[in-house]
Amino acid sequence: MPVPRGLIKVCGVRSLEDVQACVEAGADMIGLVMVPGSKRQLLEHQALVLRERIAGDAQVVGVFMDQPWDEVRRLSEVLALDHVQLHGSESGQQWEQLGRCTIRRIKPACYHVGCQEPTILPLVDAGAGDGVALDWPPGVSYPDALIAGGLTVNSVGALIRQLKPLGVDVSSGVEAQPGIKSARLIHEFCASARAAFQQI
Ligand SMILES: O=C(O)c1ccccc1NCC(=O)[C@H](O)[C@H](O)COP(=O)(O)O
Repeated sequence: MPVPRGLIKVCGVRSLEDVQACVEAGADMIGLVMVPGSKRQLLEHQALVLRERIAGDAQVVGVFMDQPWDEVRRLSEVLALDHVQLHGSESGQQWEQLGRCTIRRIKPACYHVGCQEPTILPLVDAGAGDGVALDWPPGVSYPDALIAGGLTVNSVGALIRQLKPLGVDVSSGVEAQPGIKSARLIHEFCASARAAFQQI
């Protein structure tokens, strides 16, 4: 089924207050980072609490990077994930058998419209939640992809108008300090993004 333009994903929530801010701000997708070593890593029991709070209020995305397939499959079932985000170099047919919608991180230089199967949502992102803003190539638009990488309240509107993406994904740009979300920034980011999507 085609995904409507204007998706807003907030990634790396770590508390019930973060979830509440995302839901109240109207985020469509909320990302739970399950990557060992990340400053935003959730343990299984922590992710379960947040997942239960999100319930039907937004889509739940589990973020993984180069982790064993069995572990990703088990967590996607336990957490009843709506989407599995594969942020590393996962390759091979077994990844198609997770039985979940997949978001796949694509490096900007590798993106072109239709670069993924229609069932996979591309996420064009140079980094991994490190907030580094990308110098987006001129003349390219991203109608079937989420864009990410250092988006902020101040940059998201202009980037949506320039790049015309399917959606946007933010983590560092809505944090008061590394790994700590700000409800105010979440609200401001979602409002800016929504306003810009209405203009394209
Ligand atoms: O957030 C992390 O720590 C992380 C670790 C490993 C893989 C992915 C990770 N995050 C992914 C995201 O937060 C988003 O999908 C996206 O990259 C936005 O990041 P940012 O540039 O910080 O806005």
